Amino acid sequence: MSNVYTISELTKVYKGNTKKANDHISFTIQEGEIFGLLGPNGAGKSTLINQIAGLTRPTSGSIHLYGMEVTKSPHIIPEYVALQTQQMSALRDVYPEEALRYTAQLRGCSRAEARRQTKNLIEELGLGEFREKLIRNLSGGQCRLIHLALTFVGDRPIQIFDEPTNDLDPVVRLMVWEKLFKLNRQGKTIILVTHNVLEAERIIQRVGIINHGQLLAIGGIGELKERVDQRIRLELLLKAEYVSVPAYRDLFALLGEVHNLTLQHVIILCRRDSTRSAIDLILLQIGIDKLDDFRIQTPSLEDVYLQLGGGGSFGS
Ligand SMILES: Nc1ncnc2c1ncn2[C@@H]1O[C@H](COP(=O)(O)OP(=O)(O)OP(=O)(O)O)[C@@H](O)[C@H]1O
Repeated sequence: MSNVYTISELTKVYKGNTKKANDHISFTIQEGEIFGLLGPNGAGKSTLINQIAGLTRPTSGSIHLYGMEVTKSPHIIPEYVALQTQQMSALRDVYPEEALRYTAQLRGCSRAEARRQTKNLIEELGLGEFREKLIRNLSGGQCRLIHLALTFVGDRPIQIFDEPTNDLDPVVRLMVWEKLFKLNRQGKTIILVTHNVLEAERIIQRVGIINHGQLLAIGGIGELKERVDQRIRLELLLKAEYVSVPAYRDLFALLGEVHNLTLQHVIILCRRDSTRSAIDLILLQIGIDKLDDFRIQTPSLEDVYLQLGGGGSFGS
């Protein structure tokens, strides 16, 4: 796989600030991958993608897009890259259909092609029901969908998304993850920032974890999972009318490291080789009828994020 972006020692200090919003960040983004950037609020994620999309000028360091230095050739970015930002776009006093058509034409589509792509996106994303409203009068979620459509239109090979699923209901979120996955299968390179780690895990292939402006970890999801606590997480929700966690304190302590969340809710970190016997003991001594929920989880991308991203390790 070839690199689309090569980022070297990228540093950003905003005017009037002493703290570095990005601090000597170096990594590459490969052609055709879905790359996720995770990190807590204020970590420097938006700053990073705004720089790679040419909206913010780095203080130092370099960004190469297909081998070209973007600060020296800024015109190459709109040719290859579309960005969905967290901010409202300038296109607020137009109807969604007009915004899509204008954007497609600005990205070089003919009138007919712009109309075709606009029609398809309106159908695919279910935008038809609010096509009669000016963008400024749409709800937060409707606006987010329009901004996503504005990123998709014009078929750029690199598409960057800053929190693509914020403000969206669960059904629409699922549709958006599927759309990003579909775009990737069509060959697009997808770069995204998200706090929705559990959902994003289904599509992200490689991930970078950033905090305090620094890149703390980067790698394939499987690779990073191997670096975190390998214990199995048994999560139990006991039925309040029958039982509570203290009644089983001794049993839980025998099974592994116990984290009481509430009187009804407990998490036990259990060694892999004793998972089977732990499950048997739970079912035998408590019984399935007294459980509202029982989950068995291997390390997830969320664990990776929490343990490698400075969010504090579960059970450490
Ligand atoms: N335009 C700006 N001027 C000055 N400081 C800024 C500006 N934009 C961001 N910052 C600061 O830079 C740091 C990184 O912000 P950034 O928006 O990149 O974080 P983030 O990881 O995207 O956060 P969030 O998840 O909350 O969106 C923060 O301390 C923020 O206050």
